[in-house]
Amino acid sequence: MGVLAKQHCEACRKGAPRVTGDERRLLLEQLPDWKMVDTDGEEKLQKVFKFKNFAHAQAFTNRVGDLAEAENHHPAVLLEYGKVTVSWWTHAIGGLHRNDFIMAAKTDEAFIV
Ligand SMILES: C[C@H](O)[C@H](O)[C@H]1CNC2=NC(N)=NC(=O)C2=N1
Repeated sequence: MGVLAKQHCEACRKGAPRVTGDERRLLLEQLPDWKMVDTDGEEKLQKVFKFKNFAHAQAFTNRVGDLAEAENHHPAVLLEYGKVTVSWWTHAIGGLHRNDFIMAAKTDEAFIV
């Protein structure tokens, strides 16, 4: 398991620091195929995971949900046939916190085809 995936989230609070600049670049380098997207004026980390059928995609969605509950940090997840789109951002700050990069790394670890 990578270093980032072993870390844990801190409590989300208004005023927590957004991840910017070099720190953001270095974190993104550890997260293959995760893209920065901007929806409704909020930056998010997003990745599409592919599966051979709905059941595998659903099982992955549940693993991500369990991770979210364990860390008290929650994603948006779009479950489709053979495909799951996961988006991470921090609602409390309307953008990206280090927690989101940690959760993206944990999400990658939960991806077992
Ligand atoms: C009270 C509780 O800690 C908060 O509502 C948490 C829950 N999960 C969360 N998840 C995410 N992604 N962002 C948050 O700001 C957030 N806040």
